[in-house]
Amino acid sequence: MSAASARQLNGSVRGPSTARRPVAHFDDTLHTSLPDRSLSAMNGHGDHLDSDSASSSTSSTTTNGTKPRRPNMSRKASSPMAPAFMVSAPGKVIVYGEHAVVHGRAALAAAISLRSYLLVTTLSKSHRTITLNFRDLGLAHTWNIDELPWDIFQQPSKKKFYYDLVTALDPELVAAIEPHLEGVSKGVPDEQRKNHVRSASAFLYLFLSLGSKQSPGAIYTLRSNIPTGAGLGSSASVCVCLSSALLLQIRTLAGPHPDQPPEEAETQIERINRWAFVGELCIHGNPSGVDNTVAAGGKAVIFKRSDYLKPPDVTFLPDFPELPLLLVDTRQSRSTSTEVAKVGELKKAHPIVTESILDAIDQVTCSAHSLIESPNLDSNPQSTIEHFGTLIRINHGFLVSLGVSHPRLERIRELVDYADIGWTKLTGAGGGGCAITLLRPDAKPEVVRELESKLAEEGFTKYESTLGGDGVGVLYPAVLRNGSDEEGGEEIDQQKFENADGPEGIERLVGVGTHEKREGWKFWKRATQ
Ligand SMILES: Nc1ncnc2c1ncn2[C@@H]1O[C@H](COP(=O)(O)OP(=O)(O)O)[C@@H](O)[C@H]1O
Ligand SMILES: C[C@@](O)(CCOP(=O)(O)O)CC(=O)O
Repeated sequence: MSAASARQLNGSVRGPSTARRPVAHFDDTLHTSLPDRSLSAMNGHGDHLDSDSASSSTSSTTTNGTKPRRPNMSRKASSPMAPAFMVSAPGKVIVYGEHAVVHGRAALAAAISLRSYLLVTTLSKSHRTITLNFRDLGLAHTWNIDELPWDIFQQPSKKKFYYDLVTALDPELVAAIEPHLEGVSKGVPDEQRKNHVRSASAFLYLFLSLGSKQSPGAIYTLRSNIPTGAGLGSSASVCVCLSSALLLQIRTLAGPHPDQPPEEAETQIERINRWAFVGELCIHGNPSGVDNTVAAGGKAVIFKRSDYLKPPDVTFLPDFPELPLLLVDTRQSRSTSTEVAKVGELKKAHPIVTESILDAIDQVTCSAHSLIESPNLDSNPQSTIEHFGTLIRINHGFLVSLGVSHPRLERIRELVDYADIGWTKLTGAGGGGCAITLLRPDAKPEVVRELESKLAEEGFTKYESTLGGDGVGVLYPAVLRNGSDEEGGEEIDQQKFENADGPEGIERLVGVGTHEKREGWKFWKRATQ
């Protein structure tokens, strides 16, 4: 299907937009592995935050109304040698194959233009603290680096390196972290605190695996435009941000830069992806790895992990068609780990039936994959959409059978079916979260508008997004090259980032999902892109 043959509607998720290409060079070259060294030796864009801006996160109030610990601000807190930098990673939609992918079957997923952004402010040598400042959750917590359980993480039998493939969490390492999570968001309501602790555990596990006792103090400030726990891969996007930031800090990533050989870029993406998977293990328990793969590499993929001890099979889909999708959020919260566990239980109770459903979902994904690879993809857009749509309907039916739908998801499907304008399925883990609707090419715009207003009346939220965008990106230093050479660019400091007003404000300030020319941001480009 050509771009022109796929209708684009307001409020829909669209296919790959003309990709932004970084213009300015990122003059960083391949770093050797120096896990003990701080960013301070990196290329000397010597910008620095003043102590107020560096402290603004730690002076913020947590959701329980308590003030987090403030680092000593009598001296300049940020490191004059290590500039603040940002990383960003997208969310994703699973078009076919969620849940089945956890059990070794194929899934088709694509990056969306909603993204997370992480600002890393490295502190000066005298500040021996790391602060997690996760604004969307209201999580602000500071640890003293010297008090963390380095001894056990550095034991030769436990020590992992940035290039290692880690496929399971080490229970002793998990236990060593636990006491350091006890103080996180104390007094915050239980459900909310669980989210905080999940994110904090992912951060600590990665920080302790990749860093060292000599790691510099830093503030990690995260803001995301991806709704949390809505099936759009928010956790994977956060984990890719954390993994890439920590790998950059220990100087184990080359680039990204425009002249980078694709194979080298691929290695960097894989490195980030592997550690993001470890973060996902902390948050989810049993992730397939599809979300972090898409968040790291972007675009669209067919993903399959038959053996959890080996890397997954990932097929990139450069010809992923421009599908006119409507993305609607039930606003019914749920957690991926609960929904994944439900399917695990069903498999135990009804192994033969459940395996057959999972196999059938695999066939749905394979059918979509064959269609995408078919030379006739463009020849009859109407029947191509019908084919994709039928697969969406079938896939949703199987997910209902697995017990991971929700009355609110069924309500969306009912409203779309009444309007007769397309095919709907839940996306992601289900149990709430989002649904995608593939719109019929002949859907009348007024009927779509009427449906959208009905959805809004019933409390559903529609997201605007495009499909198939870039994966992880870096803004190093955190300066947008939007000025002339003499003026330099706009520096993104802690305060500006924290004060950006909602998703629109973040997009306006640093967004790379929808802005076509956002100079300064760089992306690793896969060999196949
Ligand atoms: N903006 C965010 N900031 C920090 N952590 C986040 C954010 N969004 C998601 N998370 C983490 O991811 C978890 C939700 O993950 P999950 O249930 O897999 O939902 P999703 O389908 O969105 O990935 C949260 O409990 C939290 O730990
Ligand atoms: C259900 C599953 O297939 C997708 C979950 O996606 P999300 O976390 O709801 O965005 C789980 C996984 O692949 O790890």
